[in-house]
Amino acid sequence: MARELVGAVAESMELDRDYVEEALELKSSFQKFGGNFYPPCPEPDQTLGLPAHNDPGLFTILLIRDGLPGLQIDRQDQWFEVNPPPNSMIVNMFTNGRCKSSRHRAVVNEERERMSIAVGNGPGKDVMVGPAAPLVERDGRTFYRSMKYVQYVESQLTRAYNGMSILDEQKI
Ligand SMILES: O=C(O)CCC(=O)C(=O)O
Ligand SMILES: [Fe+2]
Repeated sequence: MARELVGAVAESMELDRDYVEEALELKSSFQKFGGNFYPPCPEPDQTLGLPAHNDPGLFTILLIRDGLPGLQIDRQDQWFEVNPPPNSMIVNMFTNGRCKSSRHRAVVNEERERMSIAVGNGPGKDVMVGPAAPLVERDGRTFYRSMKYVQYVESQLTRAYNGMSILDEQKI
């Protein structure tokens, strides 16, 4: 499914599907499966379930148990609640900034525990991820540095959140 979605986005940018399949090594693509459990919190205003971040993969498929609210998306420095059903998010590196990845976070609530499962669909783990060459040519410049995908995921999982996403740090 993720391959189909990536292919469709590629075509919408007049990129060749075969080029994208090969450049991202989608045949051996790397999936990250994460379970989130947010217990009820007596002071939900004092904390976050998950701090603001951008998901590292090409698409995240997010399943939210019971469709409970909690996911919020940043639009021009304002947080908006996202109502389930599931949402997909795209990183903007490969598209040289055309598709914007959504910065998002999860908040907690006083009454009920909340659970979600995020399946991040990436390219192959050793692929150097950066803007697609034909798009860089079209734009006359690259807007992001390239980075090995596995390092990108690892640095997102292990770093302390400083308000900046790795995506921000890769911007030129
Ligand atoms: O629990 C949620 O709604 C968000 C989870 C999320 O953003 C993530 O796992 O990357
Ligand atoms: Fe996320």
